Amino acid sequence: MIELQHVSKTFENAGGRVDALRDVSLTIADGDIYGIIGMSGAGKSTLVRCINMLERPTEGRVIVNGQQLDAMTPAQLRAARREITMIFQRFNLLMQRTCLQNICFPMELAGVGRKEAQAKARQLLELVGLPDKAQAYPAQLSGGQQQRIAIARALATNPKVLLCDEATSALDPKTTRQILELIQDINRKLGITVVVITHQMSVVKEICTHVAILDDGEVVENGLVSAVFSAPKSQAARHLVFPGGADAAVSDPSQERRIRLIFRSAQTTAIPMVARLAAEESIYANVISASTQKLSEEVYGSMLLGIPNSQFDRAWQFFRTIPNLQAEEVSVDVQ
Ligand SMILES: Nc1ncnc2c1ncn2[C@@H]1O[C@H](COP(=O)(O)OP(=O)(O)OP(=O)(O)O)[C@@H](O)[C@H]1O
Repeated sequence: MIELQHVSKTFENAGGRVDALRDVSLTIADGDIYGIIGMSGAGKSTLVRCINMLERPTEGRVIVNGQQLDAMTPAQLRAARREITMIFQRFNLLMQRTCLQNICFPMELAGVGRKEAQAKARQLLELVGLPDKAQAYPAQLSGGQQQRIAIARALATNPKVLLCDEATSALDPKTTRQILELIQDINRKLGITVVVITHQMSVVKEICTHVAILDDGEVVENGLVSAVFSAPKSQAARHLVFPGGADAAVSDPSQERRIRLIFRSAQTTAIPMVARLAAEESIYANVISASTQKLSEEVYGSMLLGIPNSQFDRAWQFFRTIPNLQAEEVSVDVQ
């Protein structure tokens, strides 16, 4: 388990003071794939670097598998870091070394004998699907293949936690999907806890079970991906889920109240809700935004409606009669 307790990080330099993380508390369960998503500058990299103490928090505690990292000696920390490895956007391979040597490198540092290290490295090359690239140099590989080698290297010390810092941001969509599949496969086969840092919602939707949304150094929302993305509450989450925003022109906030509907089954998504509201109740709702998405193998729909003030109570009663539908009133500035 990874626990961040009231973690803050402030950078102070000639340019001034930046509060990159503010009182962040998170718990990541063993074996989970946990996404941390946010806009550029939100503090994602700083947060992930605090998990392995590449960055020391200014305040707060970081506890990984029961060990409090921020209280460790340098030698203890080096040992702990073998269990918390990381992959990066730019792969960070040693260009003068072959792929096999790259994968052997962390084992060399840990004092593993050469033969044993090479045997393990070959197993890992198999696992990442590149058994024939042992003697190739990184420059001879595609970006996706280089990331596979970086993943193999990250697994060389039998880690319990894999941190992925924008690991697919430099890859095209197809390669991204293949690398995400590999990460998911590793999570399932080896039971490794994975923390995925990304600015792309598609990455979180594809593989994560839980997500935290980071905005200006703060966790503004966290929980199951399906719960957070189907009913985003914070401004930051709504920006991610509805990047285009709502069209203000379709709706006059002074004349109506807003209802967010969340559908959680294929049968409910198939009901022509707005048409029935008009036909059966003569209530003409504004559809401000609507989307369906597949999250964790289930179909979820979400619709934001503007309902004329005088008809709101009747519309509310109508929605309450429909099974598998969650309705909530939201404030008029919600998009
Ligand atoms: N070493 C540093 N010195 C000073 N400020 C820093 C340092 N590292 C990060 N920051 C600042 O902390 C804030 C958070 O940066 P961070 O890189 O963690 O964000 P991010 O969400 O990962 O952004 P991006 O997606 O653009 O990489 C930014 O304002 C950044 O300028």
